[in-house]
Amino acid sequence: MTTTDIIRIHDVSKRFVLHQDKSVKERILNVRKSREHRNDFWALSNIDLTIQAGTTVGLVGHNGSGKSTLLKVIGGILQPTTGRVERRGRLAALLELGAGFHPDLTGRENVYLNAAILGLSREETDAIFDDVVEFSGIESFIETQVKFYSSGMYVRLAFAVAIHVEPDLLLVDEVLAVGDEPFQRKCMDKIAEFQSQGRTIVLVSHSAAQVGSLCDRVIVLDGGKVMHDGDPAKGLAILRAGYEADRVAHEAENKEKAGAPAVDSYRIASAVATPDAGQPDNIRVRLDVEILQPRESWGIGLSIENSLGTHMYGMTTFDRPELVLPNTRGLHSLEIVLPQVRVGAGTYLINIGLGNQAGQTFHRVAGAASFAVEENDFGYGLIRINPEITVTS
Ligand SMILES: Nc1ncnc2c1ncn2[C@@H]1O[C@H](COP(=O)(O)OP(=O)(O)OP(=O)(O)O)[C@@H](O)[C@H]1O
Repeated sequence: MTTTDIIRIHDVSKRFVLHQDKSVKERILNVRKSREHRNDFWALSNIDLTIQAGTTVGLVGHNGSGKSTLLKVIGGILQPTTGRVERRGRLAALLELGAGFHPDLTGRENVYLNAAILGLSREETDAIFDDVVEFSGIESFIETQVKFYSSGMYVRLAFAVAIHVEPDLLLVDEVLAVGDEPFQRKCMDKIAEFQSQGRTIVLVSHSAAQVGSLCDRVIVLDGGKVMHDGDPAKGLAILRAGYEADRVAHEAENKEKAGAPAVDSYRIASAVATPDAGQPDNIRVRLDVEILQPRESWGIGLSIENSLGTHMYGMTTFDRPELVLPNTRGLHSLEIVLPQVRVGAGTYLINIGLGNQAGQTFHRVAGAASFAVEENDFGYGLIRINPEITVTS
């Protein structure tokens, strides 16, 4: 391990043994053969990773891809079946809700217990106690047994402890999604402060926006294997493509089950987005829609997202009741001009869907078109602003 590495994962695999439910008779008959009724399941396969100190790494992937298992293996809560993990520095982990809290102890007692587990002396805990309680915002419940806490209260207290013990490495598993919005914001500010202090964070999150804004490295897991490791925008794009493929497969399966005709009634034949030559802030989306089987009514939905998956804008033609769309068999061309799209430099994807007002989708193409904004006017960020600065006195 070099001095800048804080975690090294060497060829780690994790197997879970799934015991199938057996009847009493089966159990008696198979008492000696019980191993035959096991189903081995590899939640992680041959993972090799090195994480440098000072980085924020996002673990993403579909449900069951192994994110939480990997985080627990990193935290030493689970032992790998094969391979090994090296780790240094003080670790604080926010894993399952309430993990590390003793239900019969009060909030105060749990703060002391947790801090002790994380290596703090009683005096050191005395010194941070008031700040922990203040950050958690649950002063009035601090003498209450935590078994009476709501999930939000658990998270507040656990996060408050984790960040006040000054860990070198913070592991966070989705728990931040539990708190209310002001608390989440407070946590995000604290995470940003951690980053600026050069601490290391590994987080599991289903929020592309959160991962996109926090992480400088994204690891995509699929079936317990690393599918992508590196650039966050690329990682999130791979993840999105996977979700889209799943959605399409699921939709096809549902249609088959419902006995729907194989042919879609409305289809996006092509879509192109181009900035206007003289007015590059105006994005012109040209759309060809093929109507195979006219239905009562139909509409177009359009959304814009940035390369990190942040939803920037969305609309549907149903909000323009005066608009009359063609509804005869054949190919129809439409143009949607999006004026004054003053977004920051980057590449943007346009998702287009066709459907009816009841929410039924006929055809949807994620990333049907894209456009790029080369440069910011002045400053940086998600939107483009050219400020006027004057000295007034
Ligand atoms: N203790 C366990 N015993 C048996 N199987 C387990 C255990 N823990 C996890 N698994 C299985 O391992 C796989 C990976 O689980 P894990 O919780 O790591 O996935 P995840 O990517 O975090 O999923 P999610 O997004 O749903 O939280 C899943 O199929 C899960 O059912």
